[in-house]
Amino acid sequence: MSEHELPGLLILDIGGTYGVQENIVPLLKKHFCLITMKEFLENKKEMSKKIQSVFVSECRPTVDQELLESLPNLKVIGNSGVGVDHLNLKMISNYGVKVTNTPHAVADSTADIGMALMLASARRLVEGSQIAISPHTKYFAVDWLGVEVSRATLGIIGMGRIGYKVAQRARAFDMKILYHNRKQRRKEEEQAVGAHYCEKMEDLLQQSDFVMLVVNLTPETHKMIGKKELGLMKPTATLINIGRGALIDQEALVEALQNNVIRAAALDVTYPEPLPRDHPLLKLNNIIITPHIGTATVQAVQMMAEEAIANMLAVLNGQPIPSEVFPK
Ligand SMILES: O=CC(=O)O
Repeated sequence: MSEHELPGLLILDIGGTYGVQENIVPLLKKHFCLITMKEFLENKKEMSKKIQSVFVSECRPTVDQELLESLPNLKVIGNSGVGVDHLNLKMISNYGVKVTNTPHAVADSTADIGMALMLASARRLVEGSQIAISPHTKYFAVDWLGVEVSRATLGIIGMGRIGYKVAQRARAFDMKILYHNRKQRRKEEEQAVGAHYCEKMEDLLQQSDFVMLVVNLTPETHKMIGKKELGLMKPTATLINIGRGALIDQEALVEALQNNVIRAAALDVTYPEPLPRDHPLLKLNNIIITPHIGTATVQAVQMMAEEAIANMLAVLNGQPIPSEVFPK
């Protein structure tokens, strides 16, 4: 099949800040005729007929009503990543368009970032690095001691695929593992990693040395960690967020960190992203913030593309869809 006979796939761009990474372009081109947003806008009439799929990476392109209206042959939106809080699932399904995501491809790299943030915060790696490379500060660690991850208690909020991978890793550190799921207790996973289920999130918050958020953002989980929840945590505890920024009430977090209600926070996600340069979270020294890099590895990007392609082709070929996301 020539490139032009392949189904049209709308992408934002190739390369650049939000474009598709160059290394997955050959993979996408094997199955799709790639159409960038610029090409689409320049020749809407012809392109809109060709486009059957949209590949969403880094939340882009934005799939709004205007775009949906202008793509009459659109069948599927293949999200590269697991979180779909940037997509209006109800509106999209009203157009008869399916949405898919990539829960398998993201799991290891996101769990790794959770562990990396926990270790970096516990052992104050960022401060340590700054001290080591600065010309004349105290070099030795006596007055900025960290805390140990080994044998500490980790509370995982959201034991899904990623949460479970975190638990597997935490076992190697002899951590005591607690978890809380809002909907479903996971007995099999619980036994496999020796985790203890906390029916009430409050119990997990009170007992954990490290609390890790691995939850999807939905109206129910929006700001699930606020002043009250932070107040339940130990003053020596650390909050880690690898889910979505808006799971936490950031104003409450600033206050808690300023007043040492908790020891520290380590966030891979914030709202907005990036934070404005004068945001109070950026002025604290008991925080580590990374720029949403949970899936930013060569391997994860490749695997996400493969998983998204398999999903989109399944929709286009009328086959069972490996990872479809449904509106609630
Ligand atoms: O944030 C990353 C993802 O949703 O996969």
